[in-house]
Amino acid sequence: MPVPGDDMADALMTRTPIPVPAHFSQAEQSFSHKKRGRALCYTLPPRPPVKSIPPLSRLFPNKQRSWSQPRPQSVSFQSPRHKQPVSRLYDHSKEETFFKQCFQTVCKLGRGSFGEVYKVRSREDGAVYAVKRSVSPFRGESDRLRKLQEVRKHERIGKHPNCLRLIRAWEEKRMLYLQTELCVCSLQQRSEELAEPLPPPQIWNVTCDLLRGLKHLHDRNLLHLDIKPANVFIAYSGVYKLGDFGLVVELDGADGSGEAQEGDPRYMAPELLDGVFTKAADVFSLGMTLLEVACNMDLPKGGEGWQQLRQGHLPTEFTSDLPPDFLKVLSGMLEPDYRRRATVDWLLSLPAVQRAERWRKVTLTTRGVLTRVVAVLQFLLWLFTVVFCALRRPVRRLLHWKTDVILDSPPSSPSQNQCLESSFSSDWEDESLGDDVFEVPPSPLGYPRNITYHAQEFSLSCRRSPDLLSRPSLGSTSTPRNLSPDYNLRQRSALPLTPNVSRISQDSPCSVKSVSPDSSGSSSGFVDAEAPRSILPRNLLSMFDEASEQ
Ligand SMILES: Nc1ncnc2c1ncn2[C@@H]1O[C@H](COP(=O)(O)OP(=O)(O)OP(=O)(O)O)[C@@H](O)[C@H]1O
Ligand SMILES: [Mg+2]
Ligand SMILES: [Mg+2]
Repeated sequence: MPVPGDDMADALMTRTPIPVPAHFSQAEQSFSHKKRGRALCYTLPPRPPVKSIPPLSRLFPNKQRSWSQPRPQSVSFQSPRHKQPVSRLYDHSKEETFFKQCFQTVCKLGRGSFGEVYKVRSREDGAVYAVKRSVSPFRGESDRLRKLQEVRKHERIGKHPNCLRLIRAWEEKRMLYLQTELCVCSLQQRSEELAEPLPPPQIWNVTCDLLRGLKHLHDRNLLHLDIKPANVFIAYSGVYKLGDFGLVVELDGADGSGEAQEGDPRYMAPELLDGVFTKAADVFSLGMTLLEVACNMDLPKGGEGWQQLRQGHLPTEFTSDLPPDFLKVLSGMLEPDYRRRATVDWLLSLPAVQRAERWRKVTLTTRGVLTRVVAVLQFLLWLFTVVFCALRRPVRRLLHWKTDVILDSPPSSPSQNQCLESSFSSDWEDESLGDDVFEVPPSPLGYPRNITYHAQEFSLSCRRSPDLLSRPSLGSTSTPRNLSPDYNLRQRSALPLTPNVSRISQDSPCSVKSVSPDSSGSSSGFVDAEAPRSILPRNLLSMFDEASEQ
Protein backbone atom coordinates (compact mmCIF):
# COMPACT_ATOMS: atom_id res chain seq x y z
CA MET A 1 0.00 0.00 0.00
CA PRO A 2 1.53 3.33 -0.98
CA VAL A 3 2.35 5.73 1.84
CA PRO A 4 1.32 9.34 1.33
CA GLY A 5 4.11 11.87 1.41
CA ASP A 6 4.49 14.47 4.15
CA ASP A 7 3.86 17.31 1.75
CA MET A 8 0.48 15.85 0.97
CA ALA A 9 -0.45 15.46 4.62
CA ASP A 10 -2.33 18.75 4.87
CA ALA A 11 -4.31 18.09 1.72
CA LEU A 12 -5.28 14.62 2.90
CA MET A 13 -6.58 15.97 6.18
CA THR A 14 -9.12 18.15 4.42
CA ARG A 15 -9.97 16.10 1.30
CA THR A 16 -10.71 12.49 0.50
CA PRO A 17 -7.37 10.77 0.00
CA ILE A 18 -6.50 10.11 -3.61
CA PRO A 19 -4.93 6.68 -4.09
CA VAL A 20 -1.30 6.93 -5.12
CA PRO A 21 -0.30 4.43 -7.86
CA ALA A 22 2.70 2.32 -7.05
CA HIS A 23 4.47 2.89 -10.41
CA PHE A 24 7.95 4.21 -10.16
CA SER A 25 7.57 6.49 -13.18
CA GLN A 26 5.02 8.48 -11.22
CA ALA A 27 6.97 8.31 -7.99
CA GLU A 28 9.95 9.69 -9.84
CA GLN A 29 8.01 12.86 -10.53
CA SER A 30 7.80 13.41 -6.80
CA PHE A 31 11.59 13.88 -6.61
CA SER A 32 12.75 17.42 -6.84
CA HIS A 33 15.94 19.42 -6.94
CA LYS A 34 17.04 21.06 -3.74
CA LYS A 35 15.93 24.63 -3.37
CA ARG A 36 18.17 27.41 -2.34
CA GLY A 37 17.71 29.23 0.92
CA ARG A 38 16.39 26.27 2.85
CA ALA A 39 17.12 26.22 6.56
CA LEU A 40 20.61 24.85 7.15
CA CYS A 41 19.71 22.40 9.88
CA TYR A 42 16.63 20.38 10.43
CA THR A 43 15.57 20.78 14.00
CA LEU A 44 12.89 19.09 15.92
CA PRO A 45 9.74 21.10 16.70
CA PRO A 46 9.72 22.74 20.15
CA ARG A 47 8.59 20.56 23.00
CA PRO A 48 4.98 21.02 24.09
CA PRO A 49 4.57 22.67 27.50
CA VAL A 50 4.51 20.19 30.38
CA LYS A 51 1.03 19.96 31.84
CA SER A 52 1.70 17.30 34.45
CA ILE A 53 2.50 17.92 38.10
CA PRO A 54 5.85 19.69 38.50
CA PRO A 55 8.70 17.33 39.51
CA LEU A 56 9.86 17.15 43.12
CA SER A 57 13.12 18.78 42.19
CA ARG A 58 11.21 21.93 41.27
CA LEU A 59 9.18 21.84 44.43
CA PHE A 60 12.36 21.51 46.52
CA PRO A 61 14.90 23.46 44.51
CA ASN A 62 17.48 23.65 47.30
CA LYS A 63 17.98 19.93 47.40
CA GLN A 64 21.52 19.17 46.21
CA ARG A 65 21.53 17.04 43.07
CA SER A 66 24.65 15.07 42.28
CA TRP A 67 24.24 15.57 38.54
CA SER A 68 23.86 19.35 38.62
CA GLN A 69 27.32 20.39 39.76
CA PRO A 70 27.62 24.16 39.41
CA ARG A 71 31.41 23.87 39.00
CA PRO A 72 32.85 22.84 35.61
CA GLN A 73 34.01 19.25 35.46
CA SER A 74 35.99 17.46 32.81
CA VAL A 75 34.14 14.71 31.03
CA SER A 76 36.40 11.91 29.94
CA PHE A 77 36.06 8.16 29.99
CA GLN A 78 39.76 7.63 29.44
CA SER A 79 41.59 9.92 31.85
CA PRO A 80 40.56 10.36 35.51
CA ARG A 81 37.17 12.05 35.69
CA HIS A 82 35.52 14.70 37.81
CA LYS A 83 38.48 16.98 37.66
CA GLN A 84 38.13 20.62 36.85
CA PRO A 85 38.92 21.30 33.18
CA VAL A 86 42.44 22.63 33.02
CA SER A 87 42.93 26.26 32.15
CA ARG A 88 45.14 28.84 33.78
CA LEU A 89 42.58 31.46 32.78
CA TYR A 90 39.70 29.99 34.71
CA ASP A 91 38.88 31.70 37.98
CA HIS A 92 36.30 29.70 39.90
CA SER A 93 35.50 32.64 42.17
CA LYS A 94 33.89 34.42 39.21
CA GLU A 95 30.26 33.93 38.25
CA GLU A 96 31.00 33.48 34.55
CA THR A 97 31.09 29.95 33.17
CA PHE A 98 34.27 28.15 32.13
CA PHE A 99 33.12 28.56 28.51
CA LYS A 100 32.80 32.34 28.83
CA GLN A 101 36.04 32.78 30.73
CA CYS A 102 38.18 30.67 28.45
CA PHE A 103 36.64 31.24 25.02
CA GLN A 104 35.61 34.18 22.94
CA THR A 105 32.56 33.36 20.81
CA VAL A 106 33.10 34.35 17.19
CA CYS A 107 29.82 33.18 15.65
CA LYS A 108 27.26 30.42 15.64
CA LEU A 109 28.07 27.64 13.19
CA GLY A 110 24.92 25.61 13.33
CA ARG A 111 22.36 23.88 15.40
CA GLY A 112 21.25 20.27 15.53
CA SER A 113 18.72 18.41 17.61
CA PHE A 114 21.28 17.93 20.39
CA GLY A 115 23.44 21.01 20.41
CA GLU A 116 24.26 24.50 19.28
CA VAL A 117 27.69 24.82 17.75
CA TYR A 118 29.82 27.96 18.05
CA LYS A 119 33.01 29.03 16.43
CA VAL A 120 35.21 30.17 19.30
CA ARG A 121 38.68 31.53 19.87
CA SER A 122 40.50 30.07 22.82
CA ARG A 123 41.79 32.80 25.11
CA GLU A 124 44.45 30.33 26.19
CA ASP A 125 46.24 29.50 22.93
CA GLY A 126 44.55 31.94 20.53
CA ALA A 127 43.47 29.13 18.19
CA VAL A 128 39.95 28.72 16.82
CA TYR A 129 37.76 25.73 17.64
CA ALA A 130 34.16 24.58 17.47
CA VAL A 131 32.29 24.12 20.73
CA LYS A 132 29.02 22.22 20.79
CA ARG A 133 26.84 23.02 23.79
CA SER A 134 23.75 20.98 24.56
CA VAL A 135 20.55 22.84 23.67
CA SER A 136 18.85 22.03 26.94
CA PRO A 137 20.11 21.28 30.45
CA PHE A 138 20.19 17.72 31.77
CA ARG A 139 16.76 16.72 32.92
CA GLY A 140 18.10 14.21 35.40
CA GLU A 141 20.92 11.80 36.08
CA SER A 142 19.88 9.31 33.39
CA ASP A 143 19.53 12.10 30.83
CA ARG A 144 22.99 13.37 31.82
CA LEU A 145 24.55 9.91 31.50
CA ARG A 146 22.92 9.42 28.11
CA LYS A 147 24.29 12.73 26.82
CA LEU A 148 27.74 12.03 28.19
CA GLN A 149 27.85 8.89 26.07
CA GLU A 150 28.64 11.02 23.02
CA VAL A 151 31.98 11.87 24.64
CA ARG A 152 32.72 8.20 25.38
CA LYS A 153 31.96 7.21 21.78
CA HIS A 154 33.97 10.08 20.40
CA GLU A 155 36.91 9.05 22.57
CA ARG A 156 36.60 5.47 21.35
CA ILE A 157 36.86 6.61 17.76
CA GLY A 158 40.19 8.26 18.49
CA LYS A 159 42.21 10.17 15.94
CA HIS A 160 41.79 9.68 12.23
CA PRO A 161 42.23 12.21 9.39
CA ASN A 162 38.67 11.54 8.20
CA CYS A 163 36.98 11.78 11.60
CA LEU A 164 36.32 15.04 13.45
CA ARG A 165 38.78 15.35 16.33
CA LEU A 166 37.62 15.86 19.88
CA ILE A 167 39.81 18.21 21.91
CA ARG A 168 38.05 17.95 25.29
CA ALA A 169 34.64 17.89 26.92
CA TRP A 170 33.29 19.27 30.15
CA GLU A 171 29.99 19.82 31.92
CA GLU A 172 28.88 22.87 33.82
CA LYS A 173 25.53 24.03 35.14
CA ARG A 174 23.81 20.94 33.70
CA MET A 175 25.12 21.56 30.21
CA LEU A 176 27.57 19.45 28.22
CA TYR A 177 30.27 21.09 26.12
CA LEU A 178 32.32 19.38 23.42
CA GLN A 179 35.32 21.21 22.03
CA THR A 180 36.33 19.90 18.61
CA GLU A 181 38.54 20.94 15.75
CA LEU A 182 37.00 23.66 13.62
CA CYS A 183 35.93 22.94 10.05
CA VAL A 184 35.02 25.32 7.26
CA CYS A 185 31.43 24.10 7.03
CA SER A 186 29.36 20.96 6.65
CA LEU A 187 28.83 19.18 3.34
CA GLN A 188 25.19 20.21 3.52
CA GLN A 189 26.13 23.87 3.75
CA ARG A 190 28.56 23.51 0.85
CA SER A 191 25.97 21.74 -1.29
CA GLU A 192 23.33 24.37 -0.54
CA GLU A 193 25.73 27.19 -1.30
CA LEU A 194 26.54 25.59 -4.61
CA ALA A 195 22.84 24.97 -5.43
CA GLU A 196 23.84 22.50 -8.12
CA PRO A 197 25.31 19.00 -8.27
CA LEU A 198 28.81 18.71 -6.84
CA PRO A 199 31.32 18.33 -9.72
CA PRO A 200 32.57 14.73 -10.27
CA PRO A 201 36.14 15.29 -8.97
CA GLN A 202 34.71 16.55 -5.69
CA ILE A 203 32.23 13.68 -5.55
CA TRP A 204 35.13 11.23 -5.80
CA ASN A 205 36.96 13.12 -3.06
CA VAL A 206 33.93 12.90 -0.76
CA THR A 207 33.53 9.20 -1.57
CA CYS A 208 37.16 8.29 -0.88
CA ASP A 209 37.44 10.35 2.32
CA LEU A 210 34.18 9.15 3.83
CA LEU A 211 34.89 5.52 2.95
CA ARG A 212 38.21 5.86 4.78
CA GLY A 213 36.52 7.44 7.81
CA LEU A 214 33.83 4.77 7.81
CA LYS A 215 36.43 2.00 7.53
CA HIS A 216 38.08 3.42 10.64
CA LEU A 217 34.78 3.17 12.54
CA HIS A 218 33.80 -0.25 11.21
CA ASP A 219 37.24 -1.69 11.97
CA ARG A 220 36.55 -0.74 15.60
CA ASN A 221 33.11 -2.33 15.51
CA LEU A 222 31.40 1.03 15.68
CA LEU A 223 28.32 2.06 13.69
CA HIS A 224 27.74 5.73 12.98
CA LEU A 225 24.01 5.46 12.20
CA ASP A 226 23.64 9.17 11.43
CA ILE A 227 25.60 9.70 8.23
CA LYS A 228 24.17 12.62 6.28
CA PRO A 229 25.53 15.77 4.64
CA ALA A 230 24.92 17.82 7.82
CA ASN A 231 27.22 15.45 9.73
CA VAL A 232 30.04 15.52 7.20
CA PHE A 233 32.51 18.34 7.74
CA ILE A 234 34.97 19.98 5.39
CA ALA A 235 38.29 20.74 7.06
CA TYR A 236 40.43 23.74 6.16
CA SER A 237 42.81 21.31 4.45
CA GLY A 238 39.96 20.29 2.11
CA VAL A 239 39.59 16.86 3.73
CA TYR A 240 36.07 15.55 4.32
CA LYS A 241 35.42 14.22 7.83
CA LEU A 242 32.73 12.25 9.55
CA GLY A 243 31.39 14.01 12.63
CA ASP A 244 28.52 14.10 15.12
CA PHE A 245 29.01 10.77 16.85
CA GLY A 246 25.94 11.15 19.07
CA LEU A 247 24.20 8.04 17.70
CA VAL A 248 27.26 5.81 17.43
CA VAL A 249 26.64 2.22 18.49
CA GLU A 250 29.33 -0.15 19.73
CA LEU A 251 28.65 -3.58 18.28
CA ASP A 252 30.93 -5.24 20.80
CA GLY A 253 29.69 -3.15 23.72
CA ALA A 254 27.68 -4.50 26.59
CA ASP A 255 24.51 -3.03 25.17
CA GLY A 256 25.25 -4.15 21.58
CA SER A 257 22.72 -2.56 19.26
CA GLY A 258 20.08 -2.58 21.99
CA GLU A 259 20.38 1.18 22.53
CA ALA A 260 20.60 1.97 18.83
CA GLN A 261 18.50 4.79 17.44
CA GLU A 262 17.88 5.34 13.79
CA GLY A 263 18.92 8.72 12.45
CA ASP A 264 17.39 11.00 9.85
CA PRO A 265 14.70 9.07 7.87
CA ARG A 266 15.93 10.47 4.55
CA TYR A 267 19.22 8.61 4.84
CA MET A 268 18.00 5.62 6.82
CA ALA A 269 18.58 2.06 5.59
CA PRO A 270 15.35 0.07 5.14
CA GLU A 271 16.38 -2.81 7.43
CA LEU A 272 16.57 -0.43 10.40
CA LEU A 273 12.78 -0.44 10.44
CA ASP A 274 13.04 -4.14 11.30
CA GLY A 275 15.54 -3.44 14.04
CA VAL A 276 18.51 -4.80 12.08
CA PHE A 277 21.54 -2.67 12.87
CA THR A 278 24.64 -3.63 10.90
CA LYS A 279 27.57 -1.89 9.25
CA ALA A 280 25.61 -2.11 6.01
CA ALA A 281 23.23 0.55 7.37
CA ASP A 282 26.08 3.09 7.35
CA VAL A 283 26.97 2.14 3.79
CA PHE A 284 23.38 2.79 2.74
CA SER A 285 23.31 6.21 4.49
CA LEU A 286 26.59 7.10 2.81
CA GLY A 287 25.06 6.12 -0.55
CA MET A 288 22.08 8.41 0.10
CA THR A 289 24.40 11.24 1.15
CA LEU A 290 26.38 10.88 -2.07
CA LEU A 291 23.22 10.66 -4.16
CA GLU A 292 21.91 13.89 -2.63
CA VAL A 293 25.06 15.96 -3.19
CA ALA A 294 25.96 14.41 -6.55
CA CYS A 295 22.51 15.11 -8.01
CA ASN A 296 21.45 18.10 -5.89
CA MET A 297 18.36 16.11 -5.05
CA ASP A 298 15.81 16.74 -2.35
CA LEU A 299 15.58 13.34 -0.70
CA PRO A 300 12.09 12.29 0.38
CA LYS A 301 11.38 11.79 4.07
CA GLY A 302 8.72 9.23 3.29
CA GLY A 303 6.13 8.30 0.71
CA GLU A 304 6.46 6.58 -2.62
CA GLY A 305 9.81 8.16 -3.47
CA TRP A 306 11.25 6.97 -0.15
CA GLN A 307 10.02 3.42 -0.84
CA GLN A 308 11.27 3.35 -4.40
CA LEU A 309 14.74 4.50 -3.44
CA ARG A 310 14.87 1.59 -0.98
CA GLN A 311 13.85 -0.86 -3.66
CA GLY A 312 16.95 -0.19 -5.71
CA HIS A 313 15.42 2.28 -8.18
CA LEU A 314 17.52 5.32 -8.82
CA PRO A 315 15.74 8.24 -10.52
CA THR A 316 17.35 8.29 -13.98
CA GLU A 317 16.45 11.91 -14.65
CA PHE A 318 18.85 12.79 -11.80
CA THR A 319 21.50 10.13 -12.18
CA SER A 320 21.90 10.10 -15.98
CA ASP A 321 24.76 12.63 -15.87
CA LEU A 322 26.76 10.73 -13.28
CA PRO A 323 29.96 8.94 -14.39
CA PRO A 324 29.27 5.17 -14.93
CA ASP A 325 31.98 4.21 -12.42
CA PHE A 326 30.38 6.32 -9.75
CA LEU A 327 26.94 4.97 -10.59
CA LYS A 328 28.29 1.47 -9.96
CA VAL A 329 29.58 2.55 -6.53
CA LEU A 330 26.22 4.15 -5.76
CA SER A 331 24.22 1.08 -6.81
CA GLY A 332 26.41 -1.09 -4.60
CA MET A 333 25.79 1.17 -1.62
CA LEU A 334 22.05 1.45 -2.16
CA GLU A 335 21.43 -2.28 -2.54
CA PRO A 336 18.12 -2.91 -0.73
CA ASP A 337 19.20 -6.23 0.82
CA TYR A 338 21.69 -5.43 3.55
CA ARG A 339 23.28 -8.91 3.23
CA ARG A 340 24.18 -8.26 -0.41
CA ARG A 341 25.06 -4.65 0.04
CA ALA A 342 28.62 -3.56 -0.70
CA THR A 343 30.99 -3.39 2.24
CA VAL A 344 33.44 -0.56 2.80
CA ASP A 345 36.39 -2.83 2.06
CA TRP A 346 34.87 -4.03 -1.21
CA LEU A 347 34.14 -0.45 -2.29
CA LEU A 348 37.67 0.62 -1.45
CA SER A 349 39.03 -2.20 -3.60
CA LEU A 350 37.17 -1.05 -6.73
CA PRO A 351 39.61 0.13 -9.44
CA ALA A 352 37.70 3.42 -9.91
CA VAL A 353 37.87 4.15 -6.17
CA GLN A 354 41.54 3.22 -6.00
CA ARG A 355 42.29 5.49 -8.94
CA ALA A 356 40.42 8.31 -7.26
CA GLU A 357 42.27 7.63 -4.02
CA ARG A 358 45.66 7.83 -5.70
CA TRP A 359 44.71 11.13 -7.30
CA ARG A 360 43.36 12.32 -3.96
CA LYS A 361 46.65 11.55 -2.24
CA VAL A 362 48.60 13.44 -4.91
CA THR A 363 46.36 16.50 -4.71
CA LEU A 364 46.34 16.51 -0.90
CA THR A 365 50.13 16.13 -0.74
CA THR A 366 50.61 18.92 -3.28
CA ARG A 367 48.19 21.10 -1.39
CA GLY A 368 49.97 20.33 1.89
CA VAL A 369 53.38 21.14 0.41
CA LEU A 370 52.08 24.36 -1.14
CA THR A 371 50.48 25.38 2.14
CA ARG A 372 53.77 24.77 3.94
CA VAL A 373 55.76 26.67 1.32
CA VAL A 374 53.36 29.60 1.59
CA ALA A 375 53.63 29.46 5.40
CA VAL A 376 57.45 29.45 5.21
CA LEU A 377 57.40 32.34 2.73
CA GLN A 378 55.05 34.27 4.97
CA PHE A 379 57.35 33.64 7.90
CA LEU A 380 60.39 34.78 5.93
CA LEU A 381 58.55 37.89 4.80
CA TRP A 382 57.61 38.61 8.38
CA LEU A 383 61.20 38.04 9.50
CA PHE A 384 62.53 40.28 6.76
CA THR A 385 60.06 43.01 7.73
CA VAL A 386 61.08 42.78 11.38
CA VAL A 387 64.80 42.86 10.57
CA PHE A 388 64.29 45.67 8.06
CA CYS A 389 62.36 47.76 10.58
CA ALA A 390 65.00 47.13 13.23
CA LEU A 391 67.91 48.06 10.95
CA ARG A 392 66.30 50.88 9.00
CA ARG A 393 67.15 53.62 11.46
CA PRO A 394 70.80 52.80 12.05
CA VAL A 395 71.38 52.10 8.34
CA ARG A 396 69.74 55.36 7.34
CA ARG A 397 71.80 57.18 9.89
CA LEU A 398 74.95 55.56 8.56
CA LEU A 399 74.00 56.33 4.95
CA HIS A 400 73.32 59.97 5.72
CA TRP A 401 76.55 60.20 7.56
CA LYS A 402 78.46 58.71 4.63
CA THR A 403 76.62 60.91 2.13
CA ASP A 404 77.54 63.94 4.11
CA VAL A 405 81.12 62.80 4.27
CA ILE A 406 81.14 62.54 0.47
CA LEU A 407 79.46 65.88 0.09
CA ASP A 408 81.99 67.60 2.24
CA SER A 409 85.05 65.80 0.86
CA PRO A 410 87.17 67.47 -1.83
CA PRO A 411 86.77 66.06 -5.33
CA SER A 412 90.42 65.26 -5.48
CA SER A 413 90.29 63.02 -2.45
CA PRO A 414 91.34 59.58 -3.67
CA SER A 415 88.82 57.51 -1.83
CA GLN A 416 86.04 57.82 0.61
CA ASN A 417 88.06 56.17 3.34
CA GLN A 418 90.93 58.47 2.77
CA CYS A 419 88.50 61.29 2.78
CA LEU A 420 87.25 60.22 6.15
CA GLU A 421 90.75 59.79 7.47
CA SER A 422 91.82 63.14 6.14
CA SER A 423 88.82 64.76 7.67
CA PHE A 424 90.18 63.83 11.04
CA SER A 425 93.87 64.24 10.44
CA SER A 426 94.38 66.94 7.87
CA ASP A 427 93.53 70.58 8.06
CA TRP A 428 92.00 71.08 4.64
CA GLU A 429 88.70 72.06 6.27
CA ASP A 430 90.47 75.04 7.62
CA GLU A 431 91.01 76.12 4.09
CA SER A 432 87.61 75.10 2.84
CA LEU A 433 85.60 77.10 5.32
CA GLY A 434 83.59 79.70 3.56
CA ASP A 435 81.08 82.40 4.26
CA ASP A 436 78.18 80.15 4.94
CA VAL A 437 79.74 77.56 7.10
CA PHE A 438 78.44 76.56 10.45
CA GLU A 439 80.07 74.51 13.03
CA VAL A 440 78.36 71.82 14.98
CA PRO A 441 79.50 71.52 18.58
CA PRO A 442 81.12 68.34 19.87
CA SER A 443 78.88 65.33 19.57
CA PRO A 444 77.80 63.57 22.71
CA LEU A 445 77.50 60.38 20.67
CA GLY A 446 81.17 60.27 19.91
CA TYR A 447 80.89 61.34 16.29
CA PRO A 448 83.75 63.32 14.77
CA ARG A 449 84.19 66.37 16.92
CA ASN A 450 83.73 69.99 15.91
CA ILE A 451 82.08 69.17 12.68
CA THR A 452 81.61 72.01 10.24
CA TYR A 453 78.68 72.35 7.98
CA HIS A 454 77.93 74.53 5.02
CA ALA A 455 74.90 76.71 5.30
CA GLN A 456 73.34 76.02 1.93
CA GLU A 457 73.99 72.34 2.19
CA PHE A 458 72.63 72.43 5.69
CA SER A 459 69.35 73.88 4.62
CA LEU A 460 69.23 71.39 1.75
CA SER A 461 69.99 68.46 3.99
CA CYS A 462 67.37 69.64 6.41
CA ARG A 463 64.85 69.59 3.64
CA ARG A 464 65.97 66.12 2.70
CA SER A 465 65.54 64.74 6.17
CA PRO A 466 63.98 66.78 8.96
CA ASP A 467 65.59 64.69 11.67
CA LEU A 468 69.03 65.75 10.50
CA LEU A 469 68.49 68.96 12.40
CA SER A 470 68.70 67.13 15.64
CA ARG A 471 71.64 64.99 14.61
CA PRO A 472 75.15 66.27 15.12
CA SER A 473 77.03 64.04 12.69
CA LEU A 474 76.28 66.05 9.61
CA GLY A 475 79.68 66.93 8.32
CA SER A 476 83.08 65.34 8.18
CA THR A 477 85.55 68.15 8.66
CA SER A 478 88.01 68.11 11.47
CA THR A 479 88.32 70.81 14.08
CA PRO A 480 90.20 73.90 12.82
CA ARG A 481 93.46 74.40 14.66
CA ASN A 482 94.94 77.59 16.02
CA LEU A 483 91.65 78.89 17.27
CA SER A 484 91.71 82.16 19.16
CA PRO A 485 90.50 81.90 22.76
CA ASP A 486 87.32 83.81 22.05
CA TYR A 487 86.52 81.75 18.97
CA ASN A 488 83.94 79.48 20.54
CA LEU A 489 82.31 82.37 22.31
CA ARG A 490 81.91 84.33 19.11
CA GLN A 491 80.61 81.34 17.31
CA ARG A 492 77.92 80.72 19.88
CA SER A 493 76.81 84.30 20.02
CA ALA A 494 76.20 84.25 16.28
CA LEU A 495 74.02 81.16 16.38
CA PRO A 496 71.53 81.59 13.54
CA LEU A 497 69.44 78.43 13.21
CA THR A 498 69.53 75.98 16.03
CA PRO A 499 71.02 76.04 19.48
CA ASN A 500 73.65 73.50 18.57
CA VAL A 501 74.79 75.08 15.33
CA SER A 502 77.06 78.11 15.42
CA ARG A 503 78.01 80.48 12.66
CA ILE A 504 81.68 81.06 12.04
CA SER A 505 82.31 84.74 11.69
CA GLN A 506 84.16 86.13 8.69
CA ASP A 507 86.88 87.61 10.80
CA SER A 508 87.57 84.31 12.45
CA PRO A 509 91.14 83.16 12.05
CA CYS A 510 89.96 80.12 10.21
CA SER A 511 87.35 81.82 8.06
CA VAL A 512 87.68 81.38 4.35
CA LYS A 513 86.11 83.15 1.44
CA SER A 514 83.41 81.51 -0.50
CA VAL A 515 84.52 80.82 -4.04
CA SER A 516 82.01 80.33 -6.76
CA PRO A 517 82.53 77.34 -9.06
CA ASP A 518 82.69 79.64 -12.01
CA SER A 519 85.44 81.68 -10.55
CA SER A 520 87.49 78.57 -9.84
CA GLY A 521 87.32 77.71 -13.50
CA SER A 522 86.41 74.15 -12.74
CA SER A 523 83.60 72.77 -14.84
CA SER A 524 82.68 70.30 -12.14
CA GLY A 525 81.97 73.08 -9.71
CA PHE A 526 84.76 72.07 -7.32
CA VAL A 527 87.78 74.05 -6.49
CA ASP A 528 91.22 72.53 -6.10
CA ALA A 529 92.60 71.50 -2.72
CA GLU A 530 94.48 74.75 -2.16
CA ALA A 531 91.60 77.01 -3.04
CA PRO A 532 88.92 77.78 -0.49
CA ARG A 533 85.97 75.42 -0.90
CA SER A 534 82.32 76.07 -0.76
CA ILE A 535 79.50 73.83 -1.87
CA LEU A 536 76.62 75.38 -3.69
CA PRO A 537 73.30 73.61 -4.15
CA ARG A 538 73.51 73.52 -7.90
CA ASN A 539 76.73 71.53 -7.62
CA LEU A 540 75.36 68.87 -5.37
CA LEU A 541 74.26 66.54 -8.13
CA SER A 542 77.53 66.67 -9.95
CA MET A 543 79.31 66.12 -6.66
CA PHE A 544 77.20 63.03 -6.11
CA ASP A 545 78.02 61.76 -9.57
CA GLU A 546 81.71 62.29 -9.08
CA ALA A 547 81.70 60.76 -5.68
CA SER A 548 79.90 57.65 -6.94
CA GLU A 549 82.30 57.35 -9.85
CA GLN A 550 85.18 57.38 -7.48
N1 LIG B 1 33.52 21.28 14.03
C1 LIG B 1 32.65 21.96 13.32
N2 LIG B 1 33.07 22.85 12.40
C2 LIG B 1 32.19 23.55 11.67
N3 LIG B 1 30.85 23.44 11.79
C3 LIG B 1 30.36 22.57 12.69
C4 LIG B 1 31.23 21.80 13.50
N4 LIG B 1 30.48 21.03 14.31
C5 LIG B 1 29.20 21.31 14.00
N5 LIG B 1 29.10 22.23 13.04
C6 LIG B 1 27.86 22.78 12.47
O1 LIG B 1 26.83 22.64 13.43
C7 LIG B 1 25.81 21.77 12.94
C8 LIG B 1 25.29 20.93 14.07
O2 LIG B 1 26.34 20.18 14.64
P1 LIG B 1 26.14 18.66 15.09
O3 LIG B 1 25.69 17.87 13.93
O4 LIG B 1 27.37 18.18 15.76
O5 LIG B 1 24.98 18.87 16.15
P2 LIG B 1 23.87 17.83 16.61
O6 LIG B 1 22.96 18.59 17.51
O7 LIG B 1 24.51 16.62 17.18
O8 LIG B 1 23.14 17.47 15.26
P3 LIG B 1 22.10 16.27 15.00
O9 LIG B 1 20.76 16.88 15.03
O10 LIG B 1 22.49 15.82 13.62
O11 LIG B 1 22.34 15.23 16.04
C9 LIG B 1 26.48 20.98 11.83
O12 LIG B 1 25.57 20.54 10.87
C10 LIG B 1 27.43 21.99 11.24
O13 LIG B 1 26.76 22.85 10.36
MG1 LIG C 1 24.37 16.63 13.41
MG1 LIG D 1 24.11 14.58 16.78
